[in-house]
Amino acid sequence: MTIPDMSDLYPAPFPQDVPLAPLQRLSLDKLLHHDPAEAERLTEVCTDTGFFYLDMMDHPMGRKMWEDACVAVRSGIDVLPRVPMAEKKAFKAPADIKVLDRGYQTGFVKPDGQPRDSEMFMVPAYEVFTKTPNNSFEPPAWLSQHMNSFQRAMVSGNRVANTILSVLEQNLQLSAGSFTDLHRLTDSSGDFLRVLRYPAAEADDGKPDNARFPAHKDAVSIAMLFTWVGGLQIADPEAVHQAQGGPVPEESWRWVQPLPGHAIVNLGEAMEIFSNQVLRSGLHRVVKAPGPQVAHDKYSVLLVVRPRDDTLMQSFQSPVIPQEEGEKHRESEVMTSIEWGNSKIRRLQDHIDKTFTERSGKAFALDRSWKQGKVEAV
Ligand SMILES: O=C(O)CCC(=O)C(=O)O
Ligand SMILES: [Fe+2]
Repeated sequence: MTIPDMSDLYPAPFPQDVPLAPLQRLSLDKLLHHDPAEAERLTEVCTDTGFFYLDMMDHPMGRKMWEDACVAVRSGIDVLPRVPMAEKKAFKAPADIKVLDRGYQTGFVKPDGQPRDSEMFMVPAYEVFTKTPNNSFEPPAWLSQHMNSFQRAMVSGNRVANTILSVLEQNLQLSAGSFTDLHRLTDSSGDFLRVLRYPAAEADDGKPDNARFPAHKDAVSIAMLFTWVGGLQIADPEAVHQAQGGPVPEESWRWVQPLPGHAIVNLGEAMEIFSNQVLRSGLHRVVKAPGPQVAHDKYSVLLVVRPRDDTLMQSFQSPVIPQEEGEKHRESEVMTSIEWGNSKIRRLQDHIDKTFTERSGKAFALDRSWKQGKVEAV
């Protein structure tokens, strides 16, 4: 299978002397055909690291998604470095709406108006596919000519995510549709497409402020990442377990090498909740690109699916899912998907603000208009 020319997206080689995360490569074609051995491998990785490479080139649906991701990233390359910061920042998530599924975000901005560590924008899936009077998403002018490419990528992403969810529900002995019915493109949910840019940096100095995107687990069901330059790292799950919610030791971070034609897929924390921790979500972060790649901008396209807004965030009943303790999870205490997403994102953003404050020695809070909305304090 030939892969279209993408040499512009791979500006320098990924170094061969860095410790790599031991990720399995799974086949989309085999998963689509519910190949029993591949379904077993998927379940194994999802109960271990929760991260895997998905070979997109062995099925037309995957090839289309890969091509859509390449078009989407080129849209990001076209707009992000040249649109003035004030214009980008004007793309805000309105208050009291969904959880960080739209808008532009950046951290520290340098005097030349360029972000120092990272910047990203999100486009919401539901609103671009379902126009109703109460739901009137309008992209900013600088994104409007790229909306078709984003829409195509979101359709592909939803299909691929549902392929994975369908295998997982079967392997967890749940009835068909248990997961997939919660992730339809046409239902209101916090699904989005994100384009990220991490500007080129000075050489890697090994200091903690190498961090570009702090350690986190995704507040989603499935995240599919397309990226061409290194920087993504996954923590060894054993070290995460030992750290008991605290920071994991530096030496337990492993690099993920971007592979042409492959998505880097990871389960989000929603899947841990639905399976009462049988399925696992992996802790990851982004640091400065390794070796010679550090001198180049890194871009990523992230496509995520989240459970429908009204989904109760609790575990499913199945012979292979251990029961939750009854008292802990009375119906009235269970959050809906939208409440849960809000609380997760708010916690992560508060953590980012705290880190910025510690680093810069003065109070710092990034501009986040959505915080004024219906977000519950956690
Ligand atoms: O850009 C990357 O490599 C990872 C981004 C990420 O983890 C996220 O957006 O949640
Ligand atoms: Fe992430």
